[in-house]
Amino acid sequence: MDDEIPDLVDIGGSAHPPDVPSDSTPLRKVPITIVTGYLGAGKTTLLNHILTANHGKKIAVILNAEFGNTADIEKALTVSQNNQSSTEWIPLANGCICCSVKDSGVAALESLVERQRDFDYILLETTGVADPGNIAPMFWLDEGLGSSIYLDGIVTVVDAKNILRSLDEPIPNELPASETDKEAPLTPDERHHHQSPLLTTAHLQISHADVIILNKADLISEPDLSDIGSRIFSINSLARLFCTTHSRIDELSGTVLDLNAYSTFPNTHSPHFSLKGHSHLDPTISTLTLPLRAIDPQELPVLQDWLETLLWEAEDRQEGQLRKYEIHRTKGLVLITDGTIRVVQGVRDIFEIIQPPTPGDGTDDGEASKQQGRIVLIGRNLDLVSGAGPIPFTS
Ligand SMILES: Nc1nc2c(ncn2[C@@H]2O[C@H](COP(=O)(O)OP(=O)(O)OP(=O)(O)O)[C@@H](O)[C@H]2O)c(=O)[nH]1
Ligand SMILES: [Zn+2]
Repeated sequence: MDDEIPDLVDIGGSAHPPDVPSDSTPLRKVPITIVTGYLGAGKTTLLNHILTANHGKKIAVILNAEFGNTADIEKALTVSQNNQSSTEWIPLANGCICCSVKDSGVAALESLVERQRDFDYILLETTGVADPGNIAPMFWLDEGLGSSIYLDGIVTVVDAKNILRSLDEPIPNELPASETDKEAPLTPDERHHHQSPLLTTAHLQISHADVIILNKADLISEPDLSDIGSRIFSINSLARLFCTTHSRIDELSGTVLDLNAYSTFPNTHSPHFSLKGHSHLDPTISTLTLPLRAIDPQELPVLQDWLETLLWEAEDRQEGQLRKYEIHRTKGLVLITDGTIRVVQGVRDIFEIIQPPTPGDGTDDGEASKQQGRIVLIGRNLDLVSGAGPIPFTS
């Protein structure tokens, strides 16, 4: 819809939610994990697994109903603790939290938290055809306004049996809204765009994920599973990847819960999957890693400027005729010469450079000193990124 084109918003200066519990903080922000994935991939199975696992948390679960626009729909909210759950109905302004007018979904969740503060985690299952690219900015934009919730991470459940077909042979109504909602005839450039490898919903769900659960491992052979893992890894090398049967993950904290995916840099070492030659590369979306040398604190504005050019130019070109590259997700670990670090977090054109909250060093495993500074980009046609100007601070 025309009126939903997001404005460019620079929230670079805003503070990130503290995830360190503090007695002096009157209202602790409640983390929310978004669980997405194609129809039937195993999202509800994952939520049920989490609800019955022993994590000591009191979790509120919202199962999103069908993709649709029914106004004033109510959602079943299940609150579960120690294997005891109760269900109540909460009103949500719009049928689908992902496609609802920006912020109203977040507002509904905030009012939920304010009315009922006796849970400490929210899990939200999105419909099978949602574009998670809309979700994170929704939470981000709200953050500066003193939100009572924060986005902990996006978990994408992938159906191992069907994922390759979803990536390779999209049927028209599987396309994300941005591809199908166009009413005007295609321009020559758009026609050209449509001849390039198709961007499917599966691509979007994988490219925006912080954690990918490759589920239904029981239905395919080991070698096939390994191939699929490598293909997914080629799309998003930043996400943690787990193979599961019935979405079963033994240790939940740090794997699907408590990720702090928007305030830390992940340890991306993936022992199980690697890019074994070019055969596993995805033609549509890939991950590009730019190594960074340690930079002086005074050089940070240069990095900020470069990221603006990189992310906003790409967006400009998309609005104009020339569609060159597209960046869906940006994460960066910036080592500063004074020994501190910064973390870069971006979704599409919105990004921020943050100094991670103490304690901790900004990485999810507390090992920044052992890591190389780098900017990691996930998107399309990333070989064209250098066209946005010289990349500063490359090591
Ligand atoms: N064989 C097999 N079946 C599974 C596995 N995980 C889930 N299923 C089954 O797959 C079906 C769909 O699982 P759900 O958890 O409902 O999937 P979902 O992603 O929530 O589905 P929607 O809400 O319809 O999008 C159910 O019948 C599950 O029992 C698995 O690892 N292996
Ligand atoms: Zn479900």
